[in-house]
Amino acid sequence: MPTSELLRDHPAAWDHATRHRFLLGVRDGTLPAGAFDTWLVQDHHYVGDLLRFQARLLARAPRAAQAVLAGGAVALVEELAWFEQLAGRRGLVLGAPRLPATAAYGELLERLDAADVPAALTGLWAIERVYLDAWTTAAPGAQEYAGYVEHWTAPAFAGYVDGLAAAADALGGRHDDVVLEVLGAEVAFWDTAWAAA
Ligand SMILES: Cc1ncc(CO)c(N)n1
Repeated sequence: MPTSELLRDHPAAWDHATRHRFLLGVRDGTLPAGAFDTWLVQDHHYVGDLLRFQARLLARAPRAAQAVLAGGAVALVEELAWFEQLAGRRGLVLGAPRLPATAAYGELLERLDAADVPAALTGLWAIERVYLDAWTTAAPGAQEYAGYVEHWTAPAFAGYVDGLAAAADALGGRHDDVVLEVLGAEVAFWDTAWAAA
């Protein structure tokens, strides 16, 4: 199973991306003021970029991968609406410019858009698996963050990540370079939100 080997063979890189101090700060409540809001605004940009990549991947995916990709695309549209509601409540300015790590991650998604389907699908699996594991590290989260952590660790999301793994495994190939690039982009994304606070 390529995806389980990709997890097994790069433990330090996965750890680095899923045990970031941003997440430990969410867990114990010591996250610097402003870091969370900065992160939310940047992630709203990111989810828009991810949806564009995913919609194109759906268009070129084999028949067996269509359902999981289509379901995920709908979830991303809902996630954008959720961010927009949050923005109203928290006074976020969603139109703020992309920070460099957000722009760089967007460029990685463009490269994956140009890659073949097995590599792109493995990349998408890594994107979602690292995100699930990261928020699981932060769980249950300090009181002010617990609702968010619950949203990003929901059983339905874990099921989606398993579905992406099965779809990627069915296509074969390991694509270690893609996974390591995704993990590096995740670390840079957390770093940026932390540093901007
Ligand atoms: C930075 C980042 N990585 C992954 C996901 C998963 O959707 C996300 N929303 N944001």
